[in-house]
Amino acid sequence: MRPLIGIPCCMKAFGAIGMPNHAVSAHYPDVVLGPVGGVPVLIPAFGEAPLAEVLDHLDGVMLTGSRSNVCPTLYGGPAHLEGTPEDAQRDSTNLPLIRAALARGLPLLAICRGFQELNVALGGTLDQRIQDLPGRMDHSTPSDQPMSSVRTGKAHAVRVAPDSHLAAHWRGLGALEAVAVNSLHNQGIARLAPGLAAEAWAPDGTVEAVRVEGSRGFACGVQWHPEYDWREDARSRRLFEVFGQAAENHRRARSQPPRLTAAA
Ligand SMILES: N[C@@H](CCC(=O)NCCCC(=O)O)C(=O)O
Repeated sequence: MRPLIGIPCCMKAFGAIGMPNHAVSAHYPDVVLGPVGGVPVLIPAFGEAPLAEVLDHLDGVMLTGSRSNVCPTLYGGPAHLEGTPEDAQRDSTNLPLIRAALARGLPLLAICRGFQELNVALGGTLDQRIQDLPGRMDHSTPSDQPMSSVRTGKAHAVRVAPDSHLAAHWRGLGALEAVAVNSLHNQGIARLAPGLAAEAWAPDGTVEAVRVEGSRGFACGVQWHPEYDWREDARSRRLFEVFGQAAENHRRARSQPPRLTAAA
């Protein structure tokens, strides 16, 4: 038996008539079947109602990246620029899902948009185009960039806090002062949510990794995409392995028969 890893879907229009589909990029089931060591379970963007029935059967949740952006009304931000992609159904599913998963102590790994959702779900805010802010880098990679090696290749370094959980996960994998990561985002954390601890930063101060303080298990997020390079990057692979071990521990605990207490 392997741990069941929930992967919430985006709502995406496909085909000639733009039929709405619940969808995830193949990178995410692939990495779950790979270094995570679990079985991927796609969660439709069906809103909050059925979440409890689903989460009770899962051993972890992985929140994916996506070109769409968290709706600004969910964090009191200004309206997006015209044409900025949004996904209200994903928002209405993932924000309550994050809170419910954390309340259950489900291991949670949040990637890029998922990292931003984690911050908003816990009460934080986002900047929408950090490249337009003074002193900030351009963290985006044009989605029409034809060369995958450019789109998903290493783009900048992050500094990892030596006392962070991420540093502990990466023990033995080299120095933490300048770890190269890819970068495919326009948005970023503006106000860090209460209960989140920043663990890594880009050279311009952009928060690039967080952990949920006081979580009952593994619960962290990264702004970059380790799912794009885990086959050749030991740190990316290790992050998924640690998440997978936490999910396996959850599966074993879930499969234990309930402890009978002595009759009063
Ligand atoms: N839309 C948000 C989050 C960015 C994100 O998740 N990017 C992944 C894009 C997938 C791809 O193009 O390969 C933002 O722009 O900050």
